[in-house]
Amino acid sequence: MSDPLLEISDLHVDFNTYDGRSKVINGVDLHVDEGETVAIVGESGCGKSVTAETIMSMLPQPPGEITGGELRYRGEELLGDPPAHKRVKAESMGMIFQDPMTSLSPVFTVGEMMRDVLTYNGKTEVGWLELGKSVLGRRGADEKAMRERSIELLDRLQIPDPEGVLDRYPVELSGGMRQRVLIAMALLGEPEFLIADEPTTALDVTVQDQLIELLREQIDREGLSMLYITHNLGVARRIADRIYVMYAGEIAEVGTRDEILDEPLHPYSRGLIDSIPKLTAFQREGIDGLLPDYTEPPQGCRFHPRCPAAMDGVCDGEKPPLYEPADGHQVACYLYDDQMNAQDALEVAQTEIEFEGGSLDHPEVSSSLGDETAAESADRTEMNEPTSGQTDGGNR
Ligand SMILES: Nc1ncnc2c1ncn2[C@@H]1O[C@H](COP(=O)(O)OP(=O)(O)OP(=O)(O)O)[C@@H](O)[C@H]1O
Ligand code: NI
Repeated sequence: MSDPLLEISDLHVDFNTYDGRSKVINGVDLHVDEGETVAIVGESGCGKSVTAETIMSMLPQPPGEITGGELRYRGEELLGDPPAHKRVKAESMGMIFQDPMTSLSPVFTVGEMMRDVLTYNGKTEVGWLELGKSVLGRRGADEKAMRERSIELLDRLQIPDPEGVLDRYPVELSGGMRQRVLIAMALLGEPEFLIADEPTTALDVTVQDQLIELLREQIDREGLSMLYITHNLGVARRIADRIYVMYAGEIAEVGTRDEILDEPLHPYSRGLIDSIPKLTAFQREGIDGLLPDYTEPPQGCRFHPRCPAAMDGVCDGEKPPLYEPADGHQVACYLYDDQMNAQDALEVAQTEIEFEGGSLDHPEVSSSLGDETAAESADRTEMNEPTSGQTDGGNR
């Protein structure tokens, strides 16, 4: 196996809060191989964004504090070397904040923002625009090249009238168009690794589908690697090669998309998947309870207080190790052991883990698994996507 592009090992992140020291990220291991798209899935508050912020060198410190672990990019350790981290981020990483209203400035036009990205994206080597070296005396030429590059990207993201859009302010665009602009901006710096962090607010299904489709196309076209953060397993199913299921700052399970969705082993993964409403059945099972208090997390497996298969004296002892019943399919749960193969493990999962039709406390994980077709949700799109600008017409 080749070395991963990005590798996190045994990451620990604490926060100092008024209530005490909050031990949020507790020994996370994660990697993204070259050309791979990996999703992190978990309910609100489980530590997805903190993980993303750590990777992007954007963790607010204080109150955050990285108390252990490593982050390697192409083998280079970055957590202990902030300048290297900043350089790698500028040269190789792109971020899509999927909350356009907070991440796009209201006072600049799309064109101005894209130009800023191109001017300040921190490439240390002279790129296709010979940025940085040649601003003096060549401003006009650079402006033109930047504008052309921006238009090309907006066009690739199927934004109608890209030239017109450059002169617009974010508020003049619909939600879907703003999202596309954000993706275009993330691609401007020619990253090789993208990280996308979805907000918990549900986006309209059709708009979301289109964005995922577009993102997928760009990823494939450029051969990019991506870490996609979502609370929605349906979205993960559409975009990810592999899925990490995160619970309370720990990785509960990791496997290929199909392993996680079709043969989940961890009780939490099974609960998440059960809690997704099926279109044909209104009755749903779910996971009772809430995420633990990070200032006093449960001993042992952090999920054990909510787990229907918890074993007294076992799960409340030591943190469970990662068992690997199939190559690359790992699960942090004492129901399994090193002797089990994939078949045995699945049998255990099916016989030992039974959720009693409990309620689902986290509505955001209940989004569609993706069974709903675009047509079925088209009516809602009309109502939900604001279209205050004129630039949103005609391309659907
Ligand atoms: N700036 C901060 N100060 C204090 N605690 C924080 C801070 N940021 C995050 N946390 C703690 O870390 C936990 C995980 O937060 P994080 O934003 O990573 O969750 P998430 O999985 O991204 O959730 P969501 O799906 O809602 O975005 C929070 O519940 C909170 O306790
Ligand atoms: Ni988040």
